[in-house]
Amino acid sequence: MIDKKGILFILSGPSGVGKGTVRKSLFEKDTDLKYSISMTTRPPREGEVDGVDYFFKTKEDFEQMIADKGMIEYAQYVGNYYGTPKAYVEEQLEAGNDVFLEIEVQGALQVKENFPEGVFVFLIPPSLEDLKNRIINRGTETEDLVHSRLQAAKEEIEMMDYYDYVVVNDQVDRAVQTVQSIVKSEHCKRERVAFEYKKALERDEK
Ligand SMILES: Nc1nc2c(ncn2[C@@H]2O[C@H](COP(=O)(O)OP(=O)(O)O)[C@@H](O)[C@H]2O)c(=O)[nH]1
Ligand SMILES: Nc1ncnc2c1ncn2[C@@H]1O[C@H](COP(=O)(O)OP(=O)(O)O)[C@@H](O)[C@H]1O
Repeated sequence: MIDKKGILFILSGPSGVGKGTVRKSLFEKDTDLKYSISMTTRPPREGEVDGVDYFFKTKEDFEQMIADKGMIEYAQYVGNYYGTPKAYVEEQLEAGNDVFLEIEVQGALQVKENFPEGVFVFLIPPSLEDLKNRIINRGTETEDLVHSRLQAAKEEIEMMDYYDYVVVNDQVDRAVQTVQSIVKSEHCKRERVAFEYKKALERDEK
């Protein structure tokens, strides 16, 4: 059978590397990808909207979703839960649409277990110094949290080997273009497989 399902793309990398920035810029350009909105127990930051940036939930509601097996993956990150609701992703993939996740590293490893055919992209900063500056400049964390996010980042960067692609986020536009090229190239790969499959079928019929 030729697989008509959509492709699952996972963008991951350390906090502060620019995942959110790259994802937002990508979605301003590419309307074919479906973004899976994550669920979290962290409070909304100023300007964030429930159901747009995240589904903001209480700890009890989040734990209920886990118990109901409603999440593809979830992780505790700097004291809060973050996770990907299952239903939307499965519906979209089944309908042939590509789905895009922007998640941290522990969650990405869980997705790899359940969706090994997913395309895993790891975003890295040009340097750890750049990463530190980005987290500080964003101004959303206290000094303690900057430290714990940087500690987590050092461990996360070691997970790079598990990914299909590594993209350096030196300039946002360049990183977005690279991600777009990856999406195109993955489509070409699958079309090529489908073409070979069709040729093999025709040979068998002769
Ligand atoms: N595992 C997992 N991580 C997520 C999910 N959604 C967001 N994250 C990650 O959780 C981390 C913290 O997110 P957030 O508090 O919004 O801060 P920021 O992304 O660093 O601005 C980031 O690395 C996000 O990419 C999710 O659904 N699952
Ligand atoms: N290529 C880049 N060059 C310089 N600053 C960047 C770049 N990409 C993102 N930033 C900045 O770095 C900070 C962290 O980006 P963000 O998207 O919140 O990271 P993440 O979602 O990975 O935690 C933000 O202030 C953002 O404007």
